[in-house]
Amino acid sequence: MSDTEILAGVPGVRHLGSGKVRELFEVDGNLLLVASDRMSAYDYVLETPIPDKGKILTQLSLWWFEQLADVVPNHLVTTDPAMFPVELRDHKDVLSGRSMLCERLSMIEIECVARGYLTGSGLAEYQERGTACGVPLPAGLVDGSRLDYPIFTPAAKAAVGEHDENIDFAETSERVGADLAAEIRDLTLAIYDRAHRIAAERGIILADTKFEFGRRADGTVVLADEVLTPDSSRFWPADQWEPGHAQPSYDKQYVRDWLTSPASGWDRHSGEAPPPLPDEVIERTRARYVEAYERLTGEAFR
Ligand SMILES: CCOC(=O)Cn1cc(-c2ncnc(N)c2C#N)cn1
Repeated sequence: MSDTEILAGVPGVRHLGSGKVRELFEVDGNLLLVASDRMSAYDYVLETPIPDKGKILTQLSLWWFEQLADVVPNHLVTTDPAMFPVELRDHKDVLSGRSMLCERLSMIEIECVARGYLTGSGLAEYQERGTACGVPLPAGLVDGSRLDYPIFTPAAKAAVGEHDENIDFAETSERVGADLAAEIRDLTLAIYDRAHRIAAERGIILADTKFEFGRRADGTVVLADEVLTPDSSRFWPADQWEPGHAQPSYDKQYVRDWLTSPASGWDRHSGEAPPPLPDEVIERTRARYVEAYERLTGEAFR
């Protein structure tokens, strides 16, 4: 029986949805965000879980919420299962460390992306038009170039499994109103600035990251979702940063390298799902998640 089925069977718990790697439940008017051990690569959810990934990324989000508490309020209510409704406390194996009980917000349907470096979809638009989400950029930039200043590159949320659609600030204002668009832009850049500095002090480049915000009934804009994890962000080892080619991903590189090597027997352009990962790749990938957590937080993962 899957975690989702276990939890969905608990009285008072309603399964609201599944993301690529997370599950969302309603519990007594709050939200329960459960991070699975699933990993995605090349737009596929891999069939092989990475042990503890959900717990590591949830604990990392919690640490970032603390680092950012003076910059923006967040949606966290608690992670202590003893504070969860009594029916959930027996599912510690499911919940322990990988779940957050959160305020239920009115979500702002914009993926708020901050980029301090040019890569991914930002690079693709730049190579075509010299802009990123309509923001003009200097000539001569390459994959991995650091931008003169971080930029806000919003996207319209896509259905699960689809790519988000990059939109410009004018479109964002059309969708959510000019004042709110300015507020989420400013918050996104302020959070990125703080997080980039904290990560850089620890030898890690935060190249870009995606935030989601929601609003309370009183209109307060609140940081939601998971934050500043390897699933929502690009983290690069600073000592390997070399503009001009794709940078090594802190967490996914072993998986990508194996999947694109002859050893996997897989063709990423075949339309077929990737094969199961070998134990060594699983273990090394878990170790990278643990290393990212320990380098950023300075705390041992337990
Ligand atoms: C199934 C996985 O999908 C998501 O986690 C994205 N998502 C988040 C919400 C949300 N809705 C109200 N309040 C919140 N605090 C949140 C949060 N976080 C909805 N979808």
